[in-house]
Amino acid sequence: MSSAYKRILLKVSGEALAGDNSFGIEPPYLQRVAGQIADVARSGVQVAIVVGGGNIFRGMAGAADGTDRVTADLMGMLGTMINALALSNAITRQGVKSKPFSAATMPSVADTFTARDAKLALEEGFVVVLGGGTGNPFFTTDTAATLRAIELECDVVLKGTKVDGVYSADPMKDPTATRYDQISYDDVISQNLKVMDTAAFALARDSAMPIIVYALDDKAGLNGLLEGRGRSTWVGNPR
Ligand SMILES: Nc1ncnc2c1ncn2[C@@H]1O[C@H](COP(=O)(O)OP(=O)(O)OP(=O)(O)O)[C@@H](O)[C@H]1O
Ligand SMILES: O=c1ccn([C@@H]2O[C@H](COP(=O)(O)O)[C@@H](O)[C@H]2O)c(=O)[nH]1
Repeated sequence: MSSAYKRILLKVSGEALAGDNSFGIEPPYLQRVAGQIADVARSGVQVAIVVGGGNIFRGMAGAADGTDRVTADLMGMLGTMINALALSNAITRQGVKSKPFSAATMPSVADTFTARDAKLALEEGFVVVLGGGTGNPFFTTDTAATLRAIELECDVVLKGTKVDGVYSADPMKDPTATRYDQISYDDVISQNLKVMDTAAFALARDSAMPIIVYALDDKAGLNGLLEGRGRSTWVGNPR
């Protein structure tokens, strides 16, 4: 396999890890995702991963039920840490070295994230799995993915999710929505297209970090996507 990318940041949707369920982790689905990541790592691409937490807890939902928002977001970030441990372990079971990092300090669970340590691990051939989002409430793991991609000097953010790209409206709600092959940061922000939050797109725009949105269950797999196959939307500066 030949990839145009040396180092990628993959955002793995927490919600997608639940497979056909609405909560938790579906083991066969976790293994499938881990297998695709291991294949890419074996081909020599350095892989950093940020995991979401929608399969466990979203702060907004907790706050709506009366929990204060900061506490609810801490609960959400802990949920992403559970996913990070599960995914890192699943990658290791595929025979590829993987190391989890946490944005919050929890020394008996994982090393605390620093860009320096994560970069060293990438250069040593580890797939690094970054849990805990940005470590701050009121943010999302999409923003964390963009931030970490910039910090780690990745070539691209790949947002692996349940839908196969950016649409004119939420395709889960509007069957007439149409998919873009590519779209600029300015258009995705001004049209308020919610596949990622505005903060994530704005941060990506400021550092000209390209984002590719694709479905984690695309038949082409992650390798295929990096080779230009599969369905996706490219978000970036006009090219
Ligand atoms: N214009 C749009 N184009 C594509 N998807 C959209 C759009 N607007 C909203 N969405 C929704 O955004 C979802 C992806 O973002 P979301 O943050 O909900 O999930 P995720 O990042 O995959 O999961 P998690 O937060 O658990 O990591 C899609 O499943 C889709 O339903
Ligand atoms: O930087 C961050 C990242 C996440 N959170 C909280 O975690 C949940 C789950 O993350 P998703 O991006 O929705 O998958 C999120 O709803 C927040 O509550 C956070 O506070 N800060």
